[in-house]
Amino acid sequence: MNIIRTVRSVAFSSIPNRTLSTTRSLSTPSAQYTAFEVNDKTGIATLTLNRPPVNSLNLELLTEMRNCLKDAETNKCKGLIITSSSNSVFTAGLDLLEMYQPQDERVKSFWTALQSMWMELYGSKIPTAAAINGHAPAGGCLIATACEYRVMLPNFTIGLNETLIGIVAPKWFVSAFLNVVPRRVAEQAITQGKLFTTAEAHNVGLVDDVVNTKEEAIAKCEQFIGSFKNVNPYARALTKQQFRIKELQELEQQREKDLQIFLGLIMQPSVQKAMGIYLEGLKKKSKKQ
Ligand SMILES: CCCCC/C=C\C/C=C\CC/C=C/CC(=O)SCCNC(=O)CCNC(=O)[C@H](O)C(C)(C)COP(=O)(O)OP(=O)(O)OC[C@H]1O[C@@H](n2cnc3c(N)ncnc32)[C@H](O)[C@@H]1OP(=O)(O)O
Repeated sequence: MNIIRTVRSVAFSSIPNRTLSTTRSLSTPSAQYTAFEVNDKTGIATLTLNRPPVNSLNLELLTEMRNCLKDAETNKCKGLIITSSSNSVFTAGLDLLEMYQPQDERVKSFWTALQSMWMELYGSKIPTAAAINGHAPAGGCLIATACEYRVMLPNFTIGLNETLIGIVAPKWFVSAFLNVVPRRVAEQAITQGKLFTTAEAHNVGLVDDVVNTKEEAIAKCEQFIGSFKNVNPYARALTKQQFRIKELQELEQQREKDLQIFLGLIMQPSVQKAMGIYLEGLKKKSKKQ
């Protein structure tokens, strides 16, 4: 099989430069917030989120992610691993600044980009895995649960904490969470806005494995993807689709409605006020550190 090796935006210091035998850049514009690499030997793609300080998901990052996911599939990669260039944050979830006092056109594009990225990841034909090497609240948890396998480093947190910020986790955030966690645990956790520690997440099945280093996490993801080596990729993809088609179709058919609900909710003065207070708290905490 001819694996096309693509590298996008690897020019940042936190990711060591790997020596690669063959490289080919795609004609798409170079990425700002992601690195996308395909291992020549294994054919596995790694998408590294790199938007310091906390990889908050803004319009540009979401768009880049979607492009990488598409590339991985188009180039028939054996699988895809998502990880972070940060040592402490996988992703802090959606960029609150995209939703706080937003501009009309941009916030629409932002939510549409989130929907598209999620549908691409959740519905990906190739095996997907998350190497969660830091905190993964809200949108971070959404990305992790869209993957088929999750491995996490100790002493971080993961969960859907939206209610604690005064916002509501959309239905498709919840349905992916419900794929991996029993219904009762999910209902309690999401209504409380609970962030699970790594150990708790492992205990309830929100993450599959816990390891101590990022290298071990990547190795675990590779092992998971490797477990399909004797499986026909086409049969695998169609079987995966049977498990996921309902949520994908639901969102596809309701995209515009979902967008309007999102806009209607975030534009409520009480929600804007709560978000402002939450952001202020984050900034104060960050200054104290
Ligand atoms: C009845 C009313 C119904 C209302 C319904 C409304 C809407 C429903 C529709 C839509 C739902 C929308 C869904 C949203 C899902 C989300 O993802 S929301 C985002 C949730 N994320 C969080 O709560 C995480 C917040 N961040 C943290 O907890 C911490 O930052 C961290 C991830 C644990 C990392 O900690 P660390 O100490 O390393 O970093 P700092 O906290 O010091 O942060 C550094 C810097 O980054 C800024 N920042 C952090 N997170 C975000 C973020 N998500 N967006 C934007 N900016 C963020 C922080 O403010 C600091 O900034 P600085 O002071 O300028 O350096």
